Amino acid sequence: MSNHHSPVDDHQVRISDSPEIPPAINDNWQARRELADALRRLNMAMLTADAPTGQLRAVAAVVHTEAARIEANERVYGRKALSNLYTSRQQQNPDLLHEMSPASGWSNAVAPGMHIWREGERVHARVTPDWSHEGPFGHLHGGVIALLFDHVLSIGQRMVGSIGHTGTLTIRYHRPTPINKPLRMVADVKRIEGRKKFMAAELWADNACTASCEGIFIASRNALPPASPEPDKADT
Ligand SMILES: CCCCCCCC(=O)SCCNC(=O)CCNC(=O)[C@H](O)C(C)(C)COP(=O)(O)OP(=O)(O)OC[C@H]1O[C@@H](n2cnc3c(N)ncnc32)[C@H](O)[C@@H]1OP(=O)(O)O
Repeated sequence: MSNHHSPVDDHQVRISDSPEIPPAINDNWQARRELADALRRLNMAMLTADAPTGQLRAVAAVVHTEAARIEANERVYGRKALSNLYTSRQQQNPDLLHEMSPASGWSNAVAPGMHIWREGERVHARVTPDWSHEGPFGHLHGGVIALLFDHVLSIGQRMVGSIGHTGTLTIRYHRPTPINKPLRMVADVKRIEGRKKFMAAELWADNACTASCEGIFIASRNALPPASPEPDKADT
């Protein structure tokens, strides 16, 4: 059972220093990314196509059959268990958070496929939400915006130590955020007080800041000490 004093960070989370998504660590994870892309495409097709009922039911049956094929393999639930499995097999661990996160996971079909990287003392992110993330007509759902902020700020904590739990997020929605176009995010650490990191981020579409966020993140009592000079390399 988890307790809230254990770190949320699995110590393998790194912040990329490149605006380009890194290649998958092996062919298996490349195939997972490809399947996630296919699932996103299927979802988009269903949400946007005026498809006949029979066709929808036929595709559902095929998808259930294919899901059962994959389910027949050994099941491993959660990043921690998967990481332990790879370690026990002496296999290389992918960056599981960036592959599996519901906000940014390249191999998670429900994630909008965000990329986060560091430049100096800031983290940047790029994401293109689509019709599956619609809130107000033609615009991004406010809860999805909260998810994106939470994740970018969470990862941004890595610049100054380990990743703590989100304590409080305060979001101001300045104007509707478009979908189906690349959005940019930028985040930084404003200050650290004891176990608390005060973070801030903005969401931009074209030249407009559509939302901004302040977050307070609470490091666990047994967290790594903050302000490691190279936090993304120190734990390897
Ligand atoms: C690997 C990365 C994965 C990505 C993760 C993405 C981020 C997430 O989604 S995390 C999930 C969402 N968040 C949660 O579920 C957190 C649930 N809450 C908790 O577990 C606890 O309340 C927790 C950990 C935040 C704080 O508990 P605890 O460590 O006991 O804090 P506590 O000792 O009471 O307080 C420490 C300090 O933080 C402050 N604080 C506590 N809770 C909060 C809060 N919610 N907001 C702001 N400040 C807070 C206290 O006032 C105190 O400040 P000070 O030192 O100045 O007196």
